[in-house]
Amino acid sequence: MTQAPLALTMGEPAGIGGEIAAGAWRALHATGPAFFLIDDAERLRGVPIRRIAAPEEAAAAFATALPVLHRPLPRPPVPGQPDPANAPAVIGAIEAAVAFAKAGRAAGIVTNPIQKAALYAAGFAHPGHTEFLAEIAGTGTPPVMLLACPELRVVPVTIHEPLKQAIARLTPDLIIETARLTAAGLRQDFGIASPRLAIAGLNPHAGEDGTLGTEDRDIVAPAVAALRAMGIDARGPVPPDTLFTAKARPGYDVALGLYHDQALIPIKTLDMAGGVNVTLGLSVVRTSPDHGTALDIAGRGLADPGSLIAALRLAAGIATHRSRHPVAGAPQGAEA
Ligand SMILES: NC(=O)C1=CN([C@@H]2O[C@H](COP(=O)(O)OP(=O)(O)OC[C@H]3O[C@@H](n4cnc5c(N)ncnc54)[C@H](O)[C@@H]3O)[C@@H](O)[C@H]2O)C=CC1
Ligand SMILES: NCC(=O)COP(=O)(O)O
Repeated sequence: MTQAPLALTMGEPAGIGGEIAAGAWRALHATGPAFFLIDDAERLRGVPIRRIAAPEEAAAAFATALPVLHRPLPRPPVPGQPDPANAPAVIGAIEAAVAFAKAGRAAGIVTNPIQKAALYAAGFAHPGHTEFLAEIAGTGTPPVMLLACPELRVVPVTIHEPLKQAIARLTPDLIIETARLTAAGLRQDFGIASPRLAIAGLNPHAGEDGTLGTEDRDIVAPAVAALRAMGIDARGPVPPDTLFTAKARPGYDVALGLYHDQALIPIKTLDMAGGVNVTLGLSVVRTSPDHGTALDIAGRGLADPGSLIAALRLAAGIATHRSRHPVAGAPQGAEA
């Protein structure tokens, strides 16, 4: 069976989404995976564009032009200057992509970065895609954000929240639930039969036996013990300053950081152009580049499409894996 095309959303129109979509098409048009962009066709430059009326037209067009499902923007975007008037179109593109994936008309969705503050200003009530997608394409479990590059996978246990609040919210149950969902996602989407999880400590030296903070002893260690009792190969709390060294990385399949930056700084430092953000536990396949809207370089031809290309390839790979290894009751990848 041929895989359905991937649906790529416009993201923030004042950011680099249009440029990297064009760059990704240039890199992939001869080899695939095929995708179509949900965006205002009038604003796109630098590559041949083919307006399509339905996802089913994308595959035939893809070799010679970037297929675009036209969604007009209310205001012409100005690079570097997000306009909340365009927010409904940005959100609408995400909703449309999800609808296509749920209907099996797209193999998965790949999201260009959104300018979160611009969407909040227009009334968007979700911290980011991850939480929004959990609402419109969830499976009843909390969403898990996983970032992957060839050398490292990371999961932040708490995602988009102030650091003080994230630490206050840490409990053994939260760590256990995130770790279980991560292990299930690695089995289902990455084909890792017995994932090895390393869970970071919170404090310097993972608390130094409770003398440098008690959370590692009282919250992380009991969570790790419970996970091991469930048969999950988890260890920790691992002192966070050495968890990501070249020597340590081959010892686990995924590292769980307890807050956003603990998990994301290492992967973005290691491989900003090759990192991909994946949401685990949705009813549809979803990936995105690891970076943001890059307003500082938008419209200047400087944006590197590498992470988007990796996101498109990984989404296609996960969709294929899901269709070849269906799990009863679990979300599937779409084939046409
Ligand atoms: N998945 C998503 O929708 C994401 C959205 N964001 C949003 O993006 C906005 C800006 O976030 P920042 O923290 O400034 O991060 P950013 O990733 O947009 O930019 C950080 C730095 O990296 C550079 N950069 C990013 N992507 C690049 C690329 N493809 N090629 C060359 N250089 C690149 C930028 O020019 C900038 O100097 C925020 O509103 C944030 O919430 C951030 C991450 C993911
Ligand atoms: N820092 C990662 C990030 O912001 C990704 O957010 P999301 O929009 O994919 O939820």
